[in-house]
Amino acid sequence: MLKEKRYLVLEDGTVYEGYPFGANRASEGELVFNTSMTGVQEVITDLSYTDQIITFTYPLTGNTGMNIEDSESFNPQARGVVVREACTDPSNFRTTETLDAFLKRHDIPGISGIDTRSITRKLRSGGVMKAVITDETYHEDLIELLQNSTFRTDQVKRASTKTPYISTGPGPRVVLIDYGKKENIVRQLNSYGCDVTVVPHDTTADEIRQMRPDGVMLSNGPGDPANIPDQIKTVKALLGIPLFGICMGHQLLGLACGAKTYKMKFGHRGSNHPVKNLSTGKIEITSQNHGFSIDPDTLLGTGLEVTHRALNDDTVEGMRHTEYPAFSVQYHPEAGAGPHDPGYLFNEFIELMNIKEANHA
Ligand SMILES: NC(=O)CC[C@H](N)C(=O)O
Repeated sequence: MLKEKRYLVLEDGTVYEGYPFGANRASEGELVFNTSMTGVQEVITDLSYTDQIITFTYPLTGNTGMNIEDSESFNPQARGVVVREACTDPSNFRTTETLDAFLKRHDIPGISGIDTRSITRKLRSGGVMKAVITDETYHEDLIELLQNSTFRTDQVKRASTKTPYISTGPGPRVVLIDYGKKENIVRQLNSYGCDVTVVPHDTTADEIRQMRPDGVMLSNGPGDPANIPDQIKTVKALLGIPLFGICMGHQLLGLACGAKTYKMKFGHRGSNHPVKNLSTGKIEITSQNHGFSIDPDTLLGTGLEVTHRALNDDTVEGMRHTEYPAFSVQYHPEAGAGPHDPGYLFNEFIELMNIKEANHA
């Protein structure tokens, strides 16, 4: 019997032919590539991929299966998964289901049998682009439809928690603003003893101040950070409280202080991105997932200084405020999945909260 076909159609007219797995439906999104060799579950469940189709460059996907512990969210919003080979027979003591079953359960379509490295070369030279996964044989109309379609801008609203909740710990007390957070940020804060109150993206600065937190964590999240001006104002109004921003949180801190962000050509998505810590001179290997970046030429007069730079392309990877207790990184210090090199940043956040506390005493 002939195997069923599925197609991946790109905005520039390229058509890849492959095989269906995961959910049985068509889906459109921004096509991006991730170079991680591990952490497929963490990547797919990272809400920063909301409305994106993820291409995995590593040729075998899902060979350790999916489990009940590693998800970064419980309602993943990726629009599709593109792989060379989707393993149907995973082997790991924690495995509870295959990648195919997981994607079916979350209504995310997949396409296998694709030369994912060719897609990567295309995106690297042309930049990320819109794409559609479909079972229909492709036709010209589809490309035209794709070219004329526009992306939604409400990703943060869809990804954030709707109600606040607490993940307890002995202290310090941290309010985590959820723009589409990775669960590992909560787990990491808890592992450092923090008492974490997760609040929706649109919680006001007054509401947060009334909670009297020792520090505020600004989470990662999907979409263009410039799309959420109210949240940028909130971050500005919170300056003075110890702040730690991760990825989207880093970009929001920059925007709140008057810097600008720009869309990168193909972004950074993978778990082996080298970053230089400018104070120690040390290189950290980091996990990353972002398509926007802080424009260093707009930092003058913002009070922010660059603390970390990407070794691959020299983009801004970390900042610190020279007046307020606030710092941020563009990469993912909470790992999940990825290297633990940047774990020291959680210690720095705790220290910042302790100094502030001592000054108040
Ligand atoms: N992981 C993130 O927080 C990503 C931030 C933002 N959505 C970007 O793509 O740059």
